[in-house]
Amino acid sequence: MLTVDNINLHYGAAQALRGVSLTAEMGKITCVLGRNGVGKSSLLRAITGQHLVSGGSISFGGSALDGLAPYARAKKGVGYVPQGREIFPLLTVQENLEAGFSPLPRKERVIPDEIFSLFPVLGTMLSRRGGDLSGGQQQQLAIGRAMVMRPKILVLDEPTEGIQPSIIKDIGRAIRYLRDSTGMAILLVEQYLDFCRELADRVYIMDRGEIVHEGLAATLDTAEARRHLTV
Ligand SMILES: Nc1ncnc2c1ncn2[C@@H]1O[C@H](COP(=O)(O)OP(=O)(O)OP(=O)(O)O)[C@@H](O)[C@H]1O
Repeated sequence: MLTVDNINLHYGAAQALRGVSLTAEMGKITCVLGRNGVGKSSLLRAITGQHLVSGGSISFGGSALDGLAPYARAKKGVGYVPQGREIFPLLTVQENLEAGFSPLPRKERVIPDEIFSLFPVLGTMLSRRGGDLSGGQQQQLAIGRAMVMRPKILVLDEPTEGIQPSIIKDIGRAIRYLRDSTGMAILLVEQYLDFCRELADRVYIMDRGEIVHEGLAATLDTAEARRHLTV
């Protein structure tokens, strides 16, 4: 289980997270909903070690992640699909997937076949450059790259952003498959309420750097959620 306990995060004098606490259980999909600028990406940056927190602590599987570099967190099983995908545009699809090898020992450096079962398009485009793929294909590639390291928790930053509905369905199916087949924890941040409600087991809502609601997705008050999602 991932446990985020009362974290604060600052950019200079500006505070982006205020006493944020949440948990993401193994074998469950946890979704953090919130509109632009409320701190969702900052939360994921804190978890993955891209930005250090200024208070509180984060642990995964009972071991503290505090102070560890992103690379060390990846080695502990934290896989990250960043906002905007961050595909290497000049590397091929194959090379982008192989970029996920870095936290793995040499003998485990193989691309799992299930990536191509989940996202067949990647198998047909292995020698194409990442930058030539559509936004949806790049999102699938970014998820595939994170899967290569066989994470124990997958952290996704707005996986539906700018993506057409048919690919959003594929991505939802893939996330559900990963939860059910591997028992990994999945934490995603989103603005897309319906996607989150259909997919998630547990939902948190963030507003202005704070968690303002938490509960089961099945009992989410959609009117209340929408109120926090509209400006
Ligand atoms: N590198 C940075 N330097 C200064 N302020 C930042 C930086 N990154 C984010 N912020 C500010 O921190 C706050 C939270 O931003 P964050 O990106 O975490 O929000 P978000 O909910 O992920 O929004 P979005 O959906 O637009 O990415 C915002 O006010 C933002 O302007």
